[in-house]
Amino acid sequence: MRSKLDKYTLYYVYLAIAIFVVIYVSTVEFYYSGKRIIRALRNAYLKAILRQNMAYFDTHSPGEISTRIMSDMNLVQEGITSKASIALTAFATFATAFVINFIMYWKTALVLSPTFVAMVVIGSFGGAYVVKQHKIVMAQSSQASSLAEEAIASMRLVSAFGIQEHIAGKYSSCLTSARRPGIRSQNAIAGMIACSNAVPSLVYALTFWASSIFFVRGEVSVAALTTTALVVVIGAFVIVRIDPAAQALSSTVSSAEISLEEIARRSTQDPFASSGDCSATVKGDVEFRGVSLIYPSRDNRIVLHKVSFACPAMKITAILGVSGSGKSSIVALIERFYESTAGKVCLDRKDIQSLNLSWLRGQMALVGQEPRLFDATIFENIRYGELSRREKAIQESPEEIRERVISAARKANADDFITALPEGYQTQVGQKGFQLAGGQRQRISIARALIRNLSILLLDEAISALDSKSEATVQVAIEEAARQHTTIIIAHRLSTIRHSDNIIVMSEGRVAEQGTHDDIVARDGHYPSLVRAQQIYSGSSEGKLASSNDSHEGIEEAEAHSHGKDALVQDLNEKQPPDVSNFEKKIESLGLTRTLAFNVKHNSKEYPLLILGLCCSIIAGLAIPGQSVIFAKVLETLSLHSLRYHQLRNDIDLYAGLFLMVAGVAFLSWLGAGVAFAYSTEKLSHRLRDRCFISIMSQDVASSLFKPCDLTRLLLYTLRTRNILFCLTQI
Ligand SMILES: Nc1ncnc2c1ncn2[C@@H]1O[C@H](COP(=O)(O)OP(=O)(O)OP(=O)(O)O)[C@@H](O)[C@H]1O
Repeated sequence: MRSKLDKYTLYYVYLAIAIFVVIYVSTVEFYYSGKRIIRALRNAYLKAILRQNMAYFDTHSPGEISTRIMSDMNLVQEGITSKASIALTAFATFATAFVINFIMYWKTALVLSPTFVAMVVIGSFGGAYVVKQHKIVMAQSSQASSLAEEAIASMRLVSAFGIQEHIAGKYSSCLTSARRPGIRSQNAIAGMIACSNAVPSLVYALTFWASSIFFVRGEVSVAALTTTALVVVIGAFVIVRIDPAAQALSSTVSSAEISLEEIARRSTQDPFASSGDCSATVKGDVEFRGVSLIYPSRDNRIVLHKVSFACPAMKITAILGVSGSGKSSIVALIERFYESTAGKVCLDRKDIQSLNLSWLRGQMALVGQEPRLFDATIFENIRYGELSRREKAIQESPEEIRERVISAARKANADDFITALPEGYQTQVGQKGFQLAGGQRQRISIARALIRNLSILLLDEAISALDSKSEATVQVAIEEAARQHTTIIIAHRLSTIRHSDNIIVMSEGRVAEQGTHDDIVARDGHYPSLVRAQQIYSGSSEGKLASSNDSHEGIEEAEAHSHGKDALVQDLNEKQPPDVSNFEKKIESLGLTRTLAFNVKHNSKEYPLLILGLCCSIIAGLAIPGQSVIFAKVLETLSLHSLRYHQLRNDIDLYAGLFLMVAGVAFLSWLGAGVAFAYSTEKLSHRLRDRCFISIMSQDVASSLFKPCDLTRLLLYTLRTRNILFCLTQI
């Protein structure tokens, strides 16, 4: 007996080693493959998004794209790293249990089969329900996150309009809509956990009751009987894990499918495509030949009607017209952001459709209506203008690069204000450049355009935010640049327009007039009325500048305004931004006890529920040792002599009844703990996110020095409280 026991003990050791090795290998493999696949998927997805045409971005919000990159890809990663291995392991366990059960004794296996069926049904329906509710929670939460992200990114606007309360209310109502399905899914999970914890006792009751009958008849041994009981318990237990894992895997597949569809989506304007002509040296003649445009996102409206005009090379062409007349649409067509629905846009008499897109865009620089800067230094922002072409081609010394950046800044009249900043060209401009004044942002974006070795300069109301003095200087820079480039400028200011060689007046998507300033003034059409409106709109300083350039009154007024802005920026720069990293450290260093105390404090309204949950947890914990005691008693009874089989049957019936009772208690206590904790967890999570958001909304404007992503991360921190309480349930 000793030697046999030794042998089997050794088998256990071998088994333990084998289990350790295979689980280690499978976890590591799945983990690394998951990470690698997700990295590749994220890269491919971002690249696919970057190659889409503008029409795509008209119908897909940035929030949607970032949610896909973050949440959906996380789901895919989780599916690959953990759910796939869980589902496979659980399926293998279940199949083995089923086979062993039939090998041991088929009659007992048949009696126990309904347990498997019941668990499969509970697992599949419960799992499907959980996934369904979870999807609703995800949709509502991502709506709340987009709202939070948008509000935090536009803190100045929110503060200026005083709509913090309104936004906080909207955020809270999104969270409330997410709470109900959240509680429903947690309750369903609690039900499934309760079932899986009641199953072992139920199976023991059924196995021992049925097997004792076959045992008394001498059809089955004690060993086969206990093996069957243990195997069925293990098999029934894992079924509950297969279904949620399989459901998660199917969500993984569907998330991956959506991402793969986007990756496979071919763009008509793919900047990464190598097709198209790109050999020509560019002179810079731009011509519109009967061009019409309908935006894909609003296909019931013709924005441009058979527009024809020419912008001669090395000359300044000004486009003007009332708002909505189609000026920016013309620029969008030259950049090939959209495709014309009829007619041709030509560069040096070649249809731009036949040219390589990235090369074509490389010939131009665009300064848009809203000067957008990247969250980097001024130096890096100006350098972005030439990165697409130079980085690949030429290796230059830092001094050469620096000289070019400074020269571009000088051309855009930006060098003076940059060097006056404490950190000069190394000044961080903040999110979207908000740490600079509007005019300063515009000058930097002009410098970013001028640093390019370009043929066509597109200015879409690019100098509208400049004060009169800066505008006059930038105007000189543009005129100089125009000698080397074709310049197309959309402007409202007369002072900008009157220096142009060619003027195109747009009206309701059509070219109303074109010619030089003097030509079209003489025609007495749209232009003079626009000029008059312009003079009224611009006020005295602009009018004076237009008629006599040496008036200083308006310039001084504008300068004072500009200095005021600069002083504010200086002020903001001097204020040390709140140290987010410290704040994060503070959160991290709260420690388990203080975090728990914090959670308990914020959960005070749910004390009765929490106490109920705790009591249920303790009772649930007692069930397992109770089960073991009865199990030992059963084994003792099974060793009774054949003469006392009558007593054996009676005792086994009693123990089967006790097992049934334990199953009932386990089910109720696990359910009670799960539901109580689910409810209070959701409440706590909602309350914390709400409070965190309100406190962010009530910060002063200087808080916008926090990066929005840091603030949204703070909101995510509050989500972790959910996990803490979930862990509590497990403890
Ligand atoms: N991406 C778009 N999708 C759908 N319609 C658009 C889009 N962009 C512009 N439009 C519409 O096209 C028309 C012309 O717009 P566009 O921006 O070219 O006018 P604009 O003359 O430049 O105006 P503003 O001077 O105010 O900038 C407008 O009616 C506008 O609503």
